[in-house]
Amino acid sequence: MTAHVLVNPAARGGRNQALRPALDGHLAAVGIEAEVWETAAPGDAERMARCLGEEGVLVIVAGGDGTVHEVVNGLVGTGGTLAVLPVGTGNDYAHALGMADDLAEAARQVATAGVRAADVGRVRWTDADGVFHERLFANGLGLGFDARVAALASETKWLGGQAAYLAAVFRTLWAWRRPTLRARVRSVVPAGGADEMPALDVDESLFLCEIGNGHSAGGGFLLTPDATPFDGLLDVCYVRHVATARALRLLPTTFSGAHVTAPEVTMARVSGLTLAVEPSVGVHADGEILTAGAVALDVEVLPGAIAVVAPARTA
Ligand SMILES: Nc1ncnc2c1ncn2[C@@H]1O[C@H](COP(=O)(O)OP(=O)(O)OP(=O)(O)O)[C@@H](O)[C@H]1O
Repeated sequence: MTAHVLVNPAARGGRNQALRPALDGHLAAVGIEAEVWETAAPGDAERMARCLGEEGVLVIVAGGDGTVHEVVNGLVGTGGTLAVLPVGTGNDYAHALGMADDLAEAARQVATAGVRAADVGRVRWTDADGVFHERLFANGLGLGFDARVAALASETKWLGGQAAYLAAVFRTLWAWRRPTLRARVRSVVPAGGADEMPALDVDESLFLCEIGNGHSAGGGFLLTPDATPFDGLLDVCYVRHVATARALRLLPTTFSGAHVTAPEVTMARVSGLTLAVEPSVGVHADGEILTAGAVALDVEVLPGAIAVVAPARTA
């Protein structure tokens, strides 16, 4: 099997600079003949993925969710296939695909697992200057508290894994001084059916809103515990404004997904939704901060928009 590997040496707080010998060894051991490319700056992975995708090749991401985000934006619409080796900090999308944390095992999965059509999220918005934007997301989109955590996590990635995000959660809680963020969130195309969760129509102050294609964010917080990139839908977790003390009590319940029954939390499963928020509300896509100043966002799922290598045990 031949593949192109995009390595982000800056992922995991720069620790991926020393990744190459182990990576080369694990790929060779499972019979993957790899051409390895290293990114030199943010944005490179997207450009490289677009070029490689036009050749219809397998593109293996060796990085975290931010690198996956770039690659998905480059790859969708080309004939390329995506695989992910979880060598970032959070690795939530790799986990959503069912990839193992162990690099040798993940390389084996890439060599042996089948290719499936995975959903991709798309967000469109017009900023305060009237400029239109569009980004795709692989794992999730988050607003409010969530976006602040994603922004601060870049300063604590040296801690590694979920600890990096946990530190950012506490830093964000400590400084959280916005009592209310106005938000109206409506599902535009309810999934419908008696067994589905209800359509979403919330017009209340916002603490956070996570729109999950994958089941976790921030290295394992199960904000949308039942989400999967293979169901043609997006899961939504909307948390109304809560005081800091209550947020602290809710936090541990997100490790197991038990928060979904809390009175401040509304869950929904949708194929699209619109969000109207104050311009000051931060937004992240796969942990990457989007342009500030969005007042209206249209979010939609693109079912089966990307071919991914994924072990069969995912739903
Ligand atoms: N060569 C580079 N130098 C500096 N930054 C880079 C380079 N290549 C990519 N980047 C940027 O590095 C950032 C972090 O990458 P990534 O998200 O993959 O790793 P991570 O933050 O450790 O993992 P996770 O998002 O899973 O927590 C991304 O914003 C990406 O655009």
